[in-house]
Amino acid sequence: MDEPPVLLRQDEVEGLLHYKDLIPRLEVALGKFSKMDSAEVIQPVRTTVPLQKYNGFLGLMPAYLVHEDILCTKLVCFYKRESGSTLPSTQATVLLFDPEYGNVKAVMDGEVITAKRTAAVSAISAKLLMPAKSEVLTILGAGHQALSHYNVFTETFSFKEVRVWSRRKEMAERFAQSTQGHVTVWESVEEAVNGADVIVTVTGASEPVLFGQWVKPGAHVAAVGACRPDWRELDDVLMRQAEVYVDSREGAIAESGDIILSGAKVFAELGEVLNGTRPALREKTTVFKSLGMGIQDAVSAKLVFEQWKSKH
Ligand SMILES: NC(=O)C1=CN([C@@H]2O[C@H](COP(=O)(O)OP(=O)(O)OC[C@H]3O[C@@H](n4cnc5c(N)ncnc54)[C@H](O)[C@@H]3O)[C@@H](O)[C@H]2O)C=CC1
Ligand SMILES: O=C(O)C1=NCCCC1
Repeated sequence: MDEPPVLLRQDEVEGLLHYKDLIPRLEVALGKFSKMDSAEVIQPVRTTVPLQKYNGFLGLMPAYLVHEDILCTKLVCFYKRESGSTLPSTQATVLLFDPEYGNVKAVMDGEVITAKRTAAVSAISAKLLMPAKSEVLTILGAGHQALSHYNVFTETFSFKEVRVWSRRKEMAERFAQSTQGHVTVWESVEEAVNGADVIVTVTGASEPVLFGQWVKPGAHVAAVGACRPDWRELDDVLMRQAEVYVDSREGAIAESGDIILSGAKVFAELGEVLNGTRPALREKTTVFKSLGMGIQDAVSAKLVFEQWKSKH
């Protein structure tokens, strides 16, 4: 209790957080969250503080997992950046507490946690919802989330082809050069998603970039960007023709422009599918609308801290 907090930098968190350990813990946490038992999981919807002057927000994301005794909060600033900006669009710090005394046990970089846990949850959605024979993966966007999604999707599944599109072609080319495996670069979204089985949208867009008429029936879309009530990545056609899954219903109806503005109905939370209380409609076109949750950061932070302790 009297010990000062451990400070873990980005490179340290990177070395301590691995998908093979993270994914099973996220599955357990998502399942518990969807049981709606507030004696088990306490996670208010993210509080956001607008930073209008800088075109951004500060998000506060506390969570307490009672049984595991994990108390954590992430503080994350996110921005809508102009095309060509070299400034980061997300900066995050995670605080892990001792829940009994209230002291902070660890202060850790939150960018790697955000990148990896978001991609890992999208991979869980794909595992549950993508067509049984999925050969083509398309990633729309070429930033941090694009890379973490590429890494976990290629580590977890065996796609025959991976494609990338970015609004600036040179960024897509740079992305394709940075990946371990072969990635093809596409000039238009329409061409990039043609015939794709799985589509990941990881852009900073606030208007739709992916249109339902281009999406193969039965495809799975993991929609990760557009996390404000008036921001979109997907058009109305796609939102209405797909079965829509979310991480949190409460979060989705408060924060997702794709859901609020299209009037689409939420079919299930991922946790409900994991619990077996709602079906995985794999044969239908599915959208997983991801917004990110404090419990995802909490289980990641606990894992990082455990790994760090086992080495010190
Ligand atoms: N669902 C979740 O849990 C999380 C969602 N996010 C969101 O994921 C998205 C991607 O985040 P990062 O990869 O960290 O950002 P980044 O800044 O590293 O990459 C953003 C990508 O989107 C592209 N982009 C930006 N504006 C665009 C527009 N108007 N149209 C098309 N493309 C555009 C950029 O060129 C870049 O390729 C953001 O919207 C972010 O807010 C981020 C963290 C967690
Ligand atoms: O869950 C998160 O972390 C974030 N979600 C949406 C935008 C930035 C961070």
